[in-house]
Amino acid sequence: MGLINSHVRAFKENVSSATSVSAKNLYKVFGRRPKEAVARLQQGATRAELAPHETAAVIDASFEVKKGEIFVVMGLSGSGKSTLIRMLNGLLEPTSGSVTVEGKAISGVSAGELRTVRQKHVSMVFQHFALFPHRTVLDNAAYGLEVQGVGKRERLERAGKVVKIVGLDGWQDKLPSELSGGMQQRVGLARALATETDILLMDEAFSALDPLIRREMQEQLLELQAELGKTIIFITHDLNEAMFLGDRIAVMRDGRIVQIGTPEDILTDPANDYVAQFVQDVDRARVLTAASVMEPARAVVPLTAGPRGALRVMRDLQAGAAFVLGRDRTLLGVVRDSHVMRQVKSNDTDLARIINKDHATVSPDAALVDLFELAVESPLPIAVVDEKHRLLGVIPRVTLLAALGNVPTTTMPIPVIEPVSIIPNSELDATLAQGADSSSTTQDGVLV
Ligand SMILES: Nc1ncnc2c1ncn2[C@@H]1O[C@H](COP(=O)(O)OP(=O)(O)OP(=O)(O)O)[C@@H](O)[C@H]1O
Repeated sequence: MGLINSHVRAFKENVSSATSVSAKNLYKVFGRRPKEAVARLQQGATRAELAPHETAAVIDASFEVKKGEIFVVMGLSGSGKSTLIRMLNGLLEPTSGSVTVEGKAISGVSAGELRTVRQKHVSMVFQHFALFPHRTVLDNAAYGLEVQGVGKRERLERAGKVVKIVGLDGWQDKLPSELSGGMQQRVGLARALATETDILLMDEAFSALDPLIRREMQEQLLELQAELGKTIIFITHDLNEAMFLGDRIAVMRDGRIVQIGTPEDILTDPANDYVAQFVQDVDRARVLTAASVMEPARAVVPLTAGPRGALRVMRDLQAGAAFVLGRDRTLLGVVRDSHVMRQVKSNDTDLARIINKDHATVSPDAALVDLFELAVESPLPIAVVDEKHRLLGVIPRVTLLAALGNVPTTTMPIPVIEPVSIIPNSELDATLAQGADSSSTTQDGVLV
């Protein structure tokens, strides 16, 4: 069985250290006296204390989004997500605080300057698209360019390209009414992509789609992102969606950002009870990776230890099998106790002859959801290997199950490697005692 590649986090290499969007101490208060309300909030007033005259939609939000990052803003309805995103593209002026986009301040600037920043850098994708019913897919996709004043020929050419990118090749001349909901959403995405801005703001963009189409769109967005390297700020109230898409997630509650972290941070180390409650029902299997749950491999023998060395390790660990490593910890495969026993008895010293090379291996990035089948099929823990096939760790079945419950695996005793040896100790001892002067019984590198 080969390496399982998880596409999910493959795009991470795209994230650069340069900042694309930055928000500093952002406040947005609706109501009679917004500035005074901000001063009160700064002195510790809560959102509830300002009601009913003022609504503090966003309170003291600060963060930086890196170029090429997918930054998800997640929270329940009314937590302030839409207000926040609207301040990021200048649709709403902050009551206090500042926003910069690609290094340019967008608060307190003229309408003209703001329009330029928006046209050059930021596109929005909404939940419901205002697609023009009497225009074709191609014309709808070209609309953003039309607004920018791009000539007809160029805009149709650029729109044609993105229509293909979003998977609507062959549908250019159809009307929106001839398209399914998912396809209409793709037209909206094409419209945003056609403008070739670096930043996409997506507000509940997939929330109206049915679950299967929604997942398809999420996957496509990741692929697009990997290909085009856009910076994406994605709003959702769905934690699974946030976890699937986000490089980092900002969790909002009652106008405040209560935690910013990677999906794994949020899942394994929620900042408070609110976040913990949110993550309780998340599909952990899609978020956690092999690297985050693997354990040190115990039943490990270097090839040079030979059959006797292997048998010794298996006896000491009561293991029915062991991983065999070549130079630089390269995983060569697995040996079973009965085969090793036979070799020792027949004085065959070449362990390589009985190595089974078909053992399941995965990359450290593999999502746990991809490991179930392997875990069921494999009698041994799954081996986690790097790109040079070096053994990094193992995932026993119990660990996999524990990781999916809320059980901290680290406080559990390390499970005995499976399968447990069924050869009686006395027989192992007797076999090892025969010709015990053999030099191949080294235990170097046996335990890691
Ligand atoms: N123009 C406005 N005038 C007054 N109050 C507003 C305005 N816009 C938003 N609010 C209030 O600000 C708070 C945050 O709203 P916002 O729409 O940003 O939340 P949200 O997290 O995006 O919720 P949803 O997912 O329901 O859109 C809510 O209490 C909302 O009623």
